[in-house]
Amino acid sequence: MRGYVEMFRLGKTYDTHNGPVVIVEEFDLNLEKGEYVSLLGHSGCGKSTVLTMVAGLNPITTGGVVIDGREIDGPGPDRGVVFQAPCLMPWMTALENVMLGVNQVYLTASKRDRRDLASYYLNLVGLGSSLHKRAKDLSQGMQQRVGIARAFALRPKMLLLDEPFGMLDSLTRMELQEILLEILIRDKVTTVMVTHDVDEALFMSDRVVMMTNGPRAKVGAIFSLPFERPRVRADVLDHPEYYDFRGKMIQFLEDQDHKKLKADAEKRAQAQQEQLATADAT
Ligand SMILES: Nc1ncnc2c1ncn2[C@@H]1O[C@H](COP(=O)(O)OP(=O)(O)OP(=O)(O)O)[C@@H](O)[C@H]1O
Repeated sequence: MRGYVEMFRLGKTYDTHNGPVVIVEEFDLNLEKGEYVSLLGHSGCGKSTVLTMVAGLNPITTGGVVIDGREIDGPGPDRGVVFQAPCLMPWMTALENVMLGVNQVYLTASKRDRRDLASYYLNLVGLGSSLHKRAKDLSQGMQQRVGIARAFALRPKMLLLDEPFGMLDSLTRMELQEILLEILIRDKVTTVMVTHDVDEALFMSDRVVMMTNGPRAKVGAIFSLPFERPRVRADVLDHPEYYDFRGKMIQFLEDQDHKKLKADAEKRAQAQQEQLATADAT
């Protein structure tokens, strides 16, 4: 199957003090245009590694990523990235922070049009009355709103989210999840989100991709969710299959835990045997 976004045999090897370590291997995933896919897996399995490779911020070791028919070879304005903390210029206003990216991408647009575009997305994320506040004077939730507006204002084909709501209180998190979904659906942006939160993945996604534990992490299971769009939180939670999917995802994570414990115990036993054999030989 080919998709709007194709990740084919994607792999990443990091050089470490103990030699090269294969973190992600043969990671295959295709997304349709406008689809929202979450990556879920244990801490350290390689979710951010996959996301940053697709963003072009992390060199790909094997395989590749094709977006709308073009293989990527670095970062580009076709992909907006939102991390857990938005990294704003603290002395600049919300508007100036969004304008930074807009000015670089819309070189031929008039200053007024660029300003209108930045203001438009800041309004959508609820910052219409804080355009001229300095980033350092904004709350964490407001800063994250600026980060989201900054990504959308570049009108990307694809949005890459790395635990975008991880540092927010639960009320702000729910509000921003809903705002984000509204803009995404309207702009038909294809999205990959890394999260640790099963309920967040269930509420936001069309499909949830479960990653196996690393090293050599890959796609372990894919759940296609039946919840309608636009999403209404209460309806999603009331859906007869909600807890069934939730249970399957948690079961997958627990199975990965057990496999890891077993593999760790086998490694320890092997190391002990090797030590004994060395002791016997001397
Ligand atoms: N630059 C690097 N050099 C060496 N090892 C790295 C590097 N970046 C990440 N790693 C290792 O790769 C593995 C995967 O890291 P990654 O951040 O992709 O995992 P993750 O699933 O996103 O984790 P978390 O859920 O905790 O954010 C980890 O063991 C990490 O220590």
